[in-house]
Amino acid sequence: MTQPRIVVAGAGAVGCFVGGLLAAAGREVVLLGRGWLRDEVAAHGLTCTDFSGLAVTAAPEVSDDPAVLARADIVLVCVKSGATGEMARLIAEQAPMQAVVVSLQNGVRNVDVLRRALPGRDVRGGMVGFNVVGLGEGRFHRSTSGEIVVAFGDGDLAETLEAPGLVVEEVVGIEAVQRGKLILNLTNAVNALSGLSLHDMLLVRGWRRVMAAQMSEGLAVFRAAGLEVAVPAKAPGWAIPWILRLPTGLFRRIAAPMLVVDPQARTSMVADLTAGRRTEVDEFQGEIVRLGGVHGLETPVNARVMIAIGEAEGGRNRVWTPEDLLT
Ligand SMILES: NC(=O)C1=CN([C@@H]2O[C@H](COP(=O)(O)OP(=O)(O)OC[C@H]3O[C@@H](n4cnc5c(N)ncnc54)[C@H](OP(=O)(O)O)[C@@H]3O)[C@@H](O)[C@H]2O)C=CC1
Ligand SMILES: CC(C)(CO)C(=O)C(=O)O
Repeated sequence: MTQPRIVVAGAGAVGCFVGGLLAAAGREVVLLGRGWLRDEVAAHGLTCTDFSGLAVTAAPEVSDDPAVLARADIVLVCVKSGATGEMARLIAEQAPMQAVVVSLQNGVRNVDVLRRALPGRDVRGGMVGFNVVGLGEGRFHRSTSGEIVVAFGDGDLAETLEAPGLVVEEVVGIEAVQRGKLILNLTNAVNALSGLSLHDMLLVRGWRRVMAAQMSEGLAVFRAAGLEVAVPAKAPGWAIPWILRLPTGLFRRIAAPMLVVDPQARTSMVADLTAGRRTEVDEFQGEIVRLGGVHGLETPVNARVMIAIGEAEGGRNRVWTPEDLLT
């Protein structure tokens, strides 16, 4: 594919960062987002920064008109999971049949939702391994390290999506990687309930025990279901709960790379709760609880975290302690 046109379908934190780096590298990129994004970028331009000092500016086209999908060779789906159905409908109506549709979302069901609405099209899963926060005034900041992984297929998708600052790998078996990411995403809700930054939460053993308990339940459920899990982390998936349960002094020494995050970094679920939006807790904890039910496994910590986030979505500002969630 020579100079393909890339449309980011749902440009928020991830979409603007990825689209911004691609545009800065000279790719033809259109950001399909809401009116606020168009106004922000018109007023301030688009700036992508990261924890390592990367700083690029870009000037991609920004639109809130789904008709821009008609120009896509590649569609990067970057909406939250609850909006996938609606975005799939817009892609079906507007995008050319031959456009490759790539989900860069968390959760393990978005690709199925897209494929059901887009029969006969090349729809691929993906996984974004880093955290991005929107800082306002057209600024999007990557606050952790990590790569993008996309499903292997025809063409040279990974190469097309690579740019300075953006490492993209193509793999066979993206489903296992997405399940592994879901295990990590169980942290999103804990981070929101803790009220702390990711860095500070990781230094509290009680919150790490909640993270570990959820992950152990999740890994057990996938094992019982006979589903492979490839956790995108430096340590093997089975070892992460064990590392998280260590006393803080030892954890600091053994898990030093986990603590290399911006001091203010928070997971994407925090942004949803702050903005009063529906979160992806049903796609993360809900997935584990449902699959546990099918295979006769108890998942009490994931279930309690779901209740806690449900209350927060409903506007109840109860303060949860790790002990509330573990017992
Ligand atoms: N942020 C992060 O660090 C990471 C996020 N992810 C995953 O990536 C996905 C996207 O997350 P994130 O970027 O944080 O989400 P955001 O909410 O920041 O961005 C999605 C944007 O898409 C907009 N949108 C939704 N529907 C439409 C539509 N029909 N037309 C135009 N715009 C639309 C949303 O607007 P509105 O809110 O008004 O609907 C929102 O601005 C999620 O699955 C998330 O879990 C993965 C790795 C890291
Ligand atoms: C923080 C991270 C990278 C993992 O939980 C994430 O995926 C998110 O914020 O949604």
